[in-house]
Amino acid sequence: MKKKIAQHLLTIEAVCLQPNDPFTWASGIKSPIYCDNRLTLSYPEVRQDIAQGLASLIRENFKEVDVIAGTATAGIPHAAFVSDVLSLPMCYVRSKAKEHGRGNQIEGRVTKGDKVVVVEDLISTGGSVLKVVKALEEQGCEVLGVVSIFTYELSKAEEAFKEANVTLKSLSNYSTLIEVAREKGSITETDLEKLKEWKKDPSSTEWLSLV
Ligand SMILES: O=P(O)(O)OC[C@H]1O[C@H](OP(=O)(O)OP(=O)(O)O)[C@H](O)[C@@H]1O
Ligand SMILES: O=C(O)c1cc(=O)[nH]c(=O)[nH]1
Repeated sequence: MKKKIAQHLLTIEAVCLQPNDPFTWASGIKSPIYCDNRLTLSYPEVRQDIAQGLASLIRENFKEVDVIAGTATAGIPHAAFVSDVLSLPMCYVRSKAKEHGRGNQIEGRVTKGDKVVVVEDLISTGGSVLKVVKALEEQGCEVLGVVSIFTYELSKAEEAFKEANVTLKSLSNYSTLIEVAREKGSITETDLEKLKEWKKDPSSTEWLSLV
């Protein structure tokens, strides 16, 4: 499954490499790579494989789940597809409370004691999804874990999940993506070196000086 999802992401060109014009991530990290999982919505076969894969991860790891929660915004559609596969209630969680209307951060119904699994599209530092976990816990929910389409496997995220005592299960990851890109010949040796160097310390800009 890890390879299949990586293949999909490469085939639909969700993965962009720009070593000479780095992307700025939500966390502020400068990166040579960006994975735009939002594009998966435009490909029914891809989004169905993702929904089935995430549903399997939930069935295998979080059997007692009552509610699926999507993270705003990119996690929401995948949470909807998964909750449909599993015939479960769904809610979504904003990054902060709305400033008008009912002032909600969590939209949809959750009840104290509900066992929730959070669906996120992608994990970089994990900061966004761990805020969502906290918001759900503050409402009295028990968060069983997080599932995502992709993770960069950054040590910062691994430490943050450990610190928060939250389990993460992902359909694919950075090491698999790089391996598949290499096999497909869709990555040059120079870019590969930059991607490896960047991964050693993503908060540094050392990799930018590689030619
Ligand atoms: O693990 P992190 O360091 O928090 O980064 C990952 C988050 O960044 C992206 O969202 P973005 O903030 O771009 O917003 P969007 O979901 O509304 O597109 C992505 O969808 C994750 O939610
Ligand atoms: O960290 C991010 O903001 C981020 C990285 C990435 O590859 N894709 C994405 O949608 N967000």
